[in-house]
Amino acid sequence: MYKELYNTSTTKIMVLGAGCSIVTQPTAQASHLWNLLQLSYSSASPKLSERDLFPKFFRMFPPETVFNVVKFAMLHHFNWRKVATLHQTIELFSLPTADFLTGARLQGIEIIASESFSEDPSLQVTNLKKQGARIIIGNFYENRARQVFCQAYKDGLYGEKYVWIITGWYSNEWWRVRDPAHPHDCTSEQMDEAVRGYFTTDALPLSLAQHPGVSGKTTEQFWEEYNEYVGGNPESLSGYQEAPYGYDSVWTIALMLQEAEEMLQRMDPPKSIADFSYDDDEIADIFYNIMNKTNFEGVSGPVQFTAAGDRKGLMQVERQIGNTEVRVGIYDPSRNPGDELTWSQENPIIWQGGRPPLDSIIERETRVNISFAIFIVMTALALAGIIMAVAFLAFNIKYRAKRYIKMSSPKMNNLILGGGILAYLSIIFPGVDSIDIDDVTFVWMCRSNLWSLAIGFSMAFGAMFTKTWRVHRIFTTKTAMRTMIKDYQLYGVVMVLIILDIIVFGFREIFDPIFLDVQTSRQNQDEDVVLVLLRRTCTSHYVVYWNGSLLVLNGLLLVFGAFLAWETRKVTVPALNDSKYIGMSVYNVVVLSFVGVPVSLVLDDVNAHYAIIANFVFFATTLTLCMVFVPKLRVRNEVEPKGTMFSTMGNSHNQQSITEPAPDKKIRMLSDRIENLQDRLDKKNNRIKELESCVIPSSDATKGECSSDLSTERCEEAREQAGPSHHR
Ligand SMILES: NCCCC(=O)O
Repeated sequence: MYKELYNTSTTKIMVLGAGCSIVTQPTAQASHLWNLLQLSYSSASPKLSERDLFPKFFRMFPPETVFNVVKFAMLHHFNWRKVATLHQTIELFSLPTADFLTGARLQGIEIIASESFSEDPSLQVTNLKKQGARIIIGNFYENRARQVFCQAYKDGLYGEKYVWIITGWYSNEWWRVRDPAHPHDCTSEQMDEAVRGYFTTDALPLSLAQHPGVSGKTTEQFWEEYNEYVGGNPESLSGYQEAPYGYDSVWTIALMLQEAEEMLQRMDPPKSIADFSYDDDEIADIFYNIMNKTNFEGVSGPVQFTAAGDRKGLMQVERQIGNTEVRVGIYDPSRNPGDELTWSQENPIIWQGGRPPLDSIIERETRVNISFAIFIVMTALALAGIIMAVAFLAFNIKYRAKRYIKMSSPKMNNLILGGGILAYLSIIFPGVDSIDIDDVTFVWMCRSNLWSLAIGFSMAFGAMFTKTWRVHRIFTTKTAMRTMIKDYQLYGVVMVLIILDIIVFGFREIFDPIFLDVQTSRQNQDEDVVLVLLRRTCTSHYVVYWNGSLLVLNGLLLVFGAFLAWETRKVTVPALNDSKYIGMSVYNVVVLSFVGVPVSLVLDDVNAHYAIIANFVFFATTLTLCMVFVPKLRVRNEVEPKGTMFSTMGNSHNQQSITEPAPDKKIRMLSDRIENLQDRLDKKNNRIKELESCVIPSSDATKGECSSDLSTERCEEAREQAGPSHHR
């Protein structure tokens, strides 16, 4: 087809055009095969700069790529360090975008998103919004630009927080044009809103010089003449911005041909441009060389070409205001580096938000610590608990000789109190975070919390359950062996539990040590600032398994305790029987754990998390200690009963209980009788003790083997005195 065009009618000597790159590229790739120079007045595709593909091509318009320097100058000026790009996938736009991305990387500008489209851009625009883009470099034709801005409107990607920098050669009021081939469903008002304040980068279309150029006209005179020629209002014409380039293109060709003609005329024999034919390399080369050296003052400014045939010249930044674009800056590449962009004094930029928008949402990292007030409250409660535990301890020691206290295993009670104090301390350790301790100390606080709570639990409940176990043994063992469980044995059991804890935690420290884990969550402070909340926690790689095994071990201990409490529920000797209170303690701990553990796992709020766990530990510990020790406080006011007080299990045949002293006479009589019976019982007990001394350490009481410190005769004597009831 091109061939036909060139071969029809007269021989062409040069090609002018086209306007759009998609037409220029294929024609310029062919025209040089006919030795024809081609000059485009407005094609912008960077591809056209490739001399091997387009050897005889020139253009009056710079390639789109050159505007990247203007964009970078803008980004630096407004301190925009994070940008996004959106481009249409044709060479005219993908090449400058690729060049921009390379330049951005070199200049340390972060590309937070780079989207491209060939047809409908909606999805890509939405993606930009999702990526948090604020400064967007757009490269697309105006028919796609309308779809882009319509979607931007729908996504809220417009307004004072956003900056769009697009190409500057669209038609006047392009966003109001309706193009059935590229439809969108936004109203004109919505489009007005969406495009408000966009920036463009472009070649400077009209020279700033006041003096006449090569045409003998000033720029002003040219524009008036053009205005008159098109019948007024040239901005209303599509492509009006290209008019100066078209005018200067014609002048370029004319000047080149004039100079070529003069050169050809001077040849021997003289030649003329009229002699040009498609295989005339000599004349074609003359045209090319003269074209390369073009240098004149056009209405669009100085006209010169680079070695690639591209226009050299000034560039501009324009901003959309109302119905039009207003020049707000001029970029002169010949000026000192960093000083190329001059902002207009006449048209200062008025920002919708009063200042240039930020390039991205600011992420402000904030460490979330436990509130100091909550820490103080919980520490006060924990200290009150510790004081109470110490008071119980003092009481327990002071009245340890009293029968009631003595029979309630005071040493084991002391262990319960020790465990309670450790549990109270465990409340304080995590709260130290509120005074902003360093990470190492934080991990130590986690460790202290875990160790004190676990050991405190084993100590308190271990002691409580083992002493109940002793009561259980006394009332379930029908042999003389029932007195065999000593305090040191109970201590031993508790120590085993504590050592188990130490082994488990020690193994954990060696094989899976706890470390600091910083969890992040985001919270919008305002449209520009997002708070990144940093919450410190302690964890380890297999934390689930460790916590699980700890829960299982302690759960088993609680089940054992509940079993003992149930078994000893009918023992009616108050000093021995803690079963009701132990049962309640187990119940408290289980309920609080069942509520507290899941709640603490799902709660993100650091204060709520701490407060719930700390309160649960406080209440579980306090209720346990109070239930074990408050009933014992009455011992101070009680009349010390004489003799031993035993009661058997509820299903025993000889069940007894202690009657409280009463002031009236009848009661006094009964008390006297009890005292009398008590004396008799004491005597019997003494004999029993002697007999027991005889059977220890035999495992078979019926054999009546004597221990080493009693003679056989004394044993026999004791048996005689005790009567037949002791011969089982
Ligand atoms: N100056 C407008 C360029 C358009 C294009 O190269 O297709």
